[in-house]
Amino acid sequence: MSNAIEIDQLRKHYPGAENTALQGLNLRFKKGIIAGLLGPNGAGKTTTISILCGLVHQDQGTARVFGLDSRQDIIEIKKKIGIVPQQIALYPQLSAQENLEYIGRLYRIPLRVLRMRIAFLLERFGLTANAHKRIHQYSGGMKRRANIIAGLLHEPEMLVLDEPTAGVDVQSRTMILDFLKLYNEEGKTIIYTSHLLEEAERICSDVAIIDEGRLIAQDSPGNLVRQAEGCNNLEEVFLYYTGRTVRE
Ligand SMILES: Nc1ncnc2c1ncn2[C@@H]1O[C@H](COP(=O)(O)OP(=O)(O)OP(=O)(O)O)[C@@H](O)[C@H]1O
Repeated sequence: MSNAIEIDQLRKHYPGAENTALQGLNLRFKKGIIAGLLGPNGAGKTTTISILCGLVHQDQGTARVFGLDSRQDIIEIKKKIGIVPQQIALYPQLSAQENLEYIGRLYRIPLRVLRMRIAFLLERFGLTANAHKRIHQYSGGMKRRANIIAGLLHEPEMLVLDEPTAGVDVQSRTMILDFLKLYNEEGKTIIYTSHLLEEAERICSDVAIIDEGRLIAQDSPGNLVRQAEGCNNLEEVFLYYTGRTVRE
């Protein structure tokens, strides 16, 4: 099976920042899997995702998505991946329908096709009845679900999600995770970050733990638990590798 993501010796230091965000990160994720990119606060997860989708440029090293270079082939990459950022990337004063039509047109999706996709996804994420409500009137869970739809409109081969279940209730979380599993069963690759390790353990077939901008461990959750001495679950593995010191 070929790789969806290939990252080699990635380095990034934000101008004026105290710490170096990425210090020679090496990482591979295979096509067609649900992969977890895990790490404590400030480990470099968002920076990694931002480089993969061309929002941030690395100082050194290479990042490839389906063999395409994140610096040279970003237009091609953007057609193949859907990004769901940590922050809600929707206009609060517009309705979900208006936001999604606007975003879909940026992808040049024909309006008739776009409206069908929006209707399908709103239904899938339980938002049909609130399609014409403004986003600022949405609950946290509804905003997260609408934010995910925005990343799916162009039917990407890979979905990259930065903490898609942060701060949502169990019902929204279950709906989101069920969708990710279904999308993956259609052959799509899912890469996601989360601080909820029990959740990652449940849905990921491959987990990479990063800390201080480097890869610390990577394997299936089951193998990681077996290999780390005295650990019974992914949370214990995470503490085993990253320690108990609280991060700034
Ligand atoms: N725009 C920026 N300017 C300066 N420093 C930054 C910027 N973005 C991130 N950093 C720093 O880079 C490092 C990595 O941050 P990053 O957001 O990638 O980590 P993360 O693993 O996503 O963390 P979290 O779990 O808190 O979201 C941190 O030390 C952070 O303070």
